[in-house]
This record gives sequence, C-alpha cells and structure tokens, in this order.
Amino acid sequence: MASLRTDEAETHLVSRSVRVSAPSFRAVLDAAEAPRTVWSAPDEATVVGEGAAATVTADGPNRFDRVREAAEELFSSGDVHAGTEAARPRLFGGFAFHADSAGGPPWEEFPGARFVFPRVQVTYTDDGAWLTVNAVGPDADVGAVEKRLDRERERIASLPDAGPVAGPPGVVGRRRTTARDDWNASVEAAVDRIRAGDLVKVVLAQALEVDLETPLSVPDVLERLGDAYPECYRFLVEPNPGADRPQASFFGATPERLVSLRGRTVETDALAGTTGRGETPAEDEWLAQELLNDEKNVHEHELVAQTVREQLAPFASSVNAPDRRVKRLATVQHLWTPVTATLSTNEHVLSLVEALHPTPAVGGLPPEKALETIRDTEPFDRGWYASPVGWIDAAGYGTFAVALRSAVARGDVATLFAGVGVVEDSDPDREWDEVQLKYRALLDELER
Ligand SMILES: C=C(O[C@@H]1C=C(C(=O)O)C=C[C@H]1O)C(=O)O
Repeated sequence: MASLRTDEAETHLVSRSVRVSAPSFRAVLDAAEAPRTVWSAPDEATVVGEGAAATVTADGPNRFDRVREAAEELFSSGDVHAGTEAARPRLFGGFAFHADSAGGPPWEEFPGARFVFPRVQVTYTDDGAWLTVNAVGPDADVGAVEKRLDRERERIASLPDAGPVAGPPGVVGRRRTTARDDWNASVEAAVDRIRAGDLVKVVLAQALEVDLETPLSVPDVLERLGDAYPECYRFLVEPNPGADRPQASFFGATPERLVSLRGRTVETDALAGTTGRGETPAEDEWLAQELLNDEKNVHEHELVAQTVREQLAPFASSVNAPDRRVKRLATVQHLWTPVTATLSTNEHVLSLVEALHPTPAVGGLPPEKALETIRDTEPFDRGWYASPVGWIDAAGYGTFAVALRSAVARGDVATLFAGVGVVEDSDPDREWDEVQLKYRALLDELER
C-alpha cells in the first residue's frame, strides 16, 4: 500500500515561491536539511529539495499506481503561487528496479518507491534562482508559509560561499560482487540460453564496493559530474537516515532518459550499444563509425529501440524515431535513438514509466525471463540501480531518467553499479571490460 505520510490525514497543500539571489547549488545543498534531493537535466532547471513536507512510499507490483494516486491526492487541494513554471512544487524520487526488491545492503532505506515533497525547494533556471516553500496538512497555513518564505530567503541569502570544489576523496579498498570466473560462467550461460532460443537479451550487472579515504562530499561530486557530463541527468536521493547508520546517498550522472511528458508530448531515449573514447578526435570518430556499423551492437540497440516504440504505441497517435546516432560522453560512446511520441489521450507520466520500465537497455527480452535471469544470476541487490528516478508535478507531467552511472555512498563506503547487454554474440571478456569502462564515470570522481 502507498502511504502518504504527513502529520495528519488532511493533505491540503500550500506552496509559495519568490525569486532569490541564491548562492551556488553546492552552498545550498551543503547547508540543506535532510532528506535532500537533487535533480538536474539538460534543458531543465536544476532543483535542490530540502526536508520533507510529505513522503510517499509504496512497495510491490502496484507501486506505480500507488504513487500516482498519492500524488494526485496531494496535488488535488493545492493553493500554489509559483511565479514561474520551473519553481512549481514537485515530488522527487524513484523506484526500486525489481517489484519485489528485498532492500538488502546497501539499500536498507530504499523501499519499492519513495517520493519526497520537499519543504524547501531551490530552483536554478537560465533566468535566475527561485525559492519555493511548501507545506502540507497542519502546517499548510498561508500566513505561516509566507513567514517561512521570508525566513528561508534570509537564510539562503546569508549562506557562506561554498569555496573551491573539493577533489576526489580517494579510494583505499575495493570489493567486487562478482569474480571474473563467475562472470564468465554467467555470461556464457546466458549466451547458451539465447542460442537455444530461451532468451533474446539480458542485461547483467556487477557491483563494486569501495572504501573511501575520506567521507564523500556529495555536493562536490555532483558539481564535478556536472562539469564532466553536461549532457547527462544528475540526481541525488537521500532517504531519512536509518537507525544507527550514516546517511545513505544514491547519486549519479546518467545519459539515459526513461521518459519525459509535457502536455501530450513524450520524449524518450533508446540507448544501448557501447564503445570507448579515442585518444584523438580522429580515433573517436573511427570508434563511433565502428559502433554504428557493428552488427552485435546494432542488434542489441535495435531490440531496445523497437521495444520502446512498441510500448509507446498503445498510448500514442504517432511515434517518431530518427536513425540511430552516437551519444559521446567523457568516458564512453553509445548508440542512441531519441524517440518522440504524441499521446492520443492525457496520461500521467507514471503510466508511461510503468509501461517502459525496465526497457531492454537494463532488463532484457522477453522481459519476464530476463528479470528472472537477472534475479537468479546477480549475487547482489540491484536496489534502485537502473531504475526510474525523477519528478512529478500537479499536472501529471514529469521527467524520469534511468539511474545508471550511479552509486550509493554511506559514510566512507560507496557501492557502484554497472551492467552490459548480453546477446547471442557476447564475449565474456569484452563484456567484463565494458562494465569496468562504465564504472569510470563515478570512479574518476572518487579516485585520486
Ligand atoms: C546497464 C548500463 O548501461 C546500459 C547498457 C548499455 C549497453 O549494454 O551497451 C548502454 C547504455 C545503457 O543503456 C550501465 O551503465 O550500467
């Protein structure tokens, strides 16, 4: 069951916004009260959420519906003055990868779904910064919210400068979930099943636990990830701390959008098929051309592009996908098909999230057999890795990314996740190397 936790059953909502001269996103995040959230996407405002005016959680296979119902209930009684669209109040959060996620380490505080309606939201647009103060239930008094807006504005204006961005914390120990022999055996077993016609594709992942030399500064890492991966979706999800444990932070910079919905316009990405970066522009271009012409990668990619188009079709009056191209990131290059669709009726973004997750870029085909293979093969809990993370607004619009190139940090330990699509022609050694390459996105920000 979904639960909408406020201090009272009454969910009346008040939200007020004001333009502010806010210090940097790092300074605001550094001083933010828990639980903290960050969302930053290409062509969207960057948003820092502080505290929780309401929290929505759900478990099990109906978690998407439960969150949608709770979101609709929350926003149904809103008294909102946002001033600008970007500053409107939103719910931020995400879902576990599997419907029956066990919440094993390091995911103890991450249920099947968890969304936060922040008490304070700071939004950075191209046109300046906005402060939004939200209240739900007994706190939702217009006078009290307006007073809090004044206080928060003063607090934010007087925050100290964040100073220079700290470098990586350093890595002093590593533990892999998957030994090389076990990996080879798993990939070979998957390839055998694919050749026998039992499976078409399965995405197998690994986890890497690292000991940090000093505790992680999440604001600094997010800042550096933003510099290195401007075309990616950056996120931070911090649940309330568990008993006797340091705060867990799930964060990343993912190149993959699961879906965005605005009006009846849907945008999504088919992203699958990977190669490295070259030492020179010419080598980069050579690798990109090789990727575009590589039969195994094109097959792996087209399974995703085709499935995404098919899954959107029942909702859409039209689905458009141009020819596949290459998305070049700081550490890797991917085959990419941007897909757009026009809905035939109004939909909530979570209906599309539910229809699309998990795409064969992170699950496989046929979906149920691939998920079963993932559960039976991977010796760790995926938790929220490769799952939808993003935001929802009162209109039911939103953007969700696929939480790749991600890690959970807790105190001086961080767990990184990365996976690869296994198809008929997969070679275990090459797939191993691809996992290591995908770890680089976050390892480069952790290692000295
Ligand atoms: C599974 C991951 O990435 C996904 C798998 C890819 C592939 O197999 O080529 C490429 C991009 C992502 O869709 C990951 O980064 O962990």
